[in-house]
Amino acid sequence: MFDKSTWIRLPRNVVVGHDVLEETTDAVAELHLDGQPLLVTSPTARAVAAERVAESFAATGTEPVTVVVEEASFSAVERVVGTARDEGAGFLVGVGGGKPIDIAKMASDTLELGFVSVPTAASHDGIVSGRGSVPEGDTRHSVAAEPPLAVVADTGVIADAPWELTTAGCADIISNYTAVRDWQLAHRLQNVEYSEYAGALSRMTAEMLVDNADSIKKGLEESAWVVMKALVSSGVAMSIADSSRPASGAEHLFSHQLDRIAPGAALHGHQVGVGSVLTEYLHTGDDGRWRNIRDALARIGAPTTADGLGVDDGAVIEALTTAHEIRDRYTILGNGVNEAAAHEVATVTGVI
Ligand SMILES: NC(=O)C1=CN([C@@H]2O[C@H](COP(=O)(O)OP(=O)(O)OC[C@H]3O[C@@H](n4cnc5c(N)ncnc54)[C@H](OP(=O)(O)O)[C@@H]3O)[C@@H](O)[C@H]2O)C=CC1
Ligand SMILES: O=C(CO)COP(=O)(O)O
Ligand SMILES: [Zn+2]
Repeated sequence: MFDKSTWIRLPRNVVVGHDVLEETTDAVAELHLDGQPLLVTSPTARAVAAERVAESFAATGTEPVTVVVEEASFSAVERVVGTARDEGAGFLVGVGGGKPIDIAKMASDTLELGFVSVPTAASHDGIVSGRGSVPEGDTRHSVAAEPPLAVVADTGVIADAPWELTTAGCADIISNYTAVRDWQLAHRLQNVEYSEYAGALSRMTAEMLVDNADSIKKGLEESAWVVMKALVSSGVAMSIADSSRPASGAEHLFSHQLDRIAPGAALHGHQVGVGSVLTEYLHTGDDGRWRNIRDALARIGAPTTADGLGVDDGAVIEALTTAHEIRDRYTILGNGVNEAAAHEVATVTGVI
């Protein structure tokens, strides 16, 4: 008997364009969501977008409550859950970068309430995904979370954000190349379930972004549009897989370790991009393919070196030699890269 079943949860409304922030209320009304919205945002995102979203809801007669979070942590999720219960919220709206969106989608999952994603930066591909990413002690969890019912991405707001946030989003997409390699390796060596559709979509998203690199330019609002669509597509790949595997391999483990070793030094996307240069070398050796990753990052203006990330060489070596410990996810790092090998890969690729 055929006994497999699968749930693929995707957003119903994806609204991308100039000045669409005020259409959040329409996107929500169209979903027949009831009750008071709870806005989950972060300090800058509140000023540049969440206040406008709150005013739009107020104009329709539903005064939202706003919670400001400053970090991705389980305690921040609990705080949001508590406020939502106290206020009797009907649904949650995450407004900001990857951190407030992750917290809002995880809180929505606990509360069993609808979630709407309002990205203010094209900095990460968690905008659509049904996963949350949270550090806890020495580990980094990829947690099941509520995928958004709707996404509202205002390209005007996103284009006004610092340019490095957009280059970080591009690098998060470019890292899909190595994430998919790791996933395929885990499939071959560890019988990890692999989805051809999710793997192909993830890699194709990276290819399209690299092919369109020339239209991704500072000061061009169209860039926000191009990158946002790629981020949505990458998130869809994660939803199809019901895992972050299509977009997170060893390069992400490296980045998560850097977050612990050098907190706040660089953006998530920039760290995974440099991680991808290193892990492409580990996968393919010195046949030049790692240069394709490095050159794609460089064309977009994303960092390719430790210096560019603002971390010292020792941090890169420490992150690379300990990255395999952070999560039970089989990758090219296997049981670990020793210090001499880490030096070799980081030097040959020019990362240090
Ligand atoms: N769940 C998933 O599938 C995924 C999750 N992630 C997670 O997302 C996080 C990384 O996302 P990232 O967006 O870099 O992190 P943040 O949410 O921390 O945002 C990065 C910075 O951008 C600022 N910012 C956001 N929007 C604007 C704007 N319009 N103008 C000016 N500044 C702005 C934020 O300021 P402020 O905080 O003051 O508002 C913050 O300083 C990580 O925690 C990562 O693990 C990444 C990819 C996938
Ligand atoms: O950042 C991600 C995909 O880009 C997902 O993060 P995780 O590594 O926590 O699964
Ligand atoms: Zn990522």
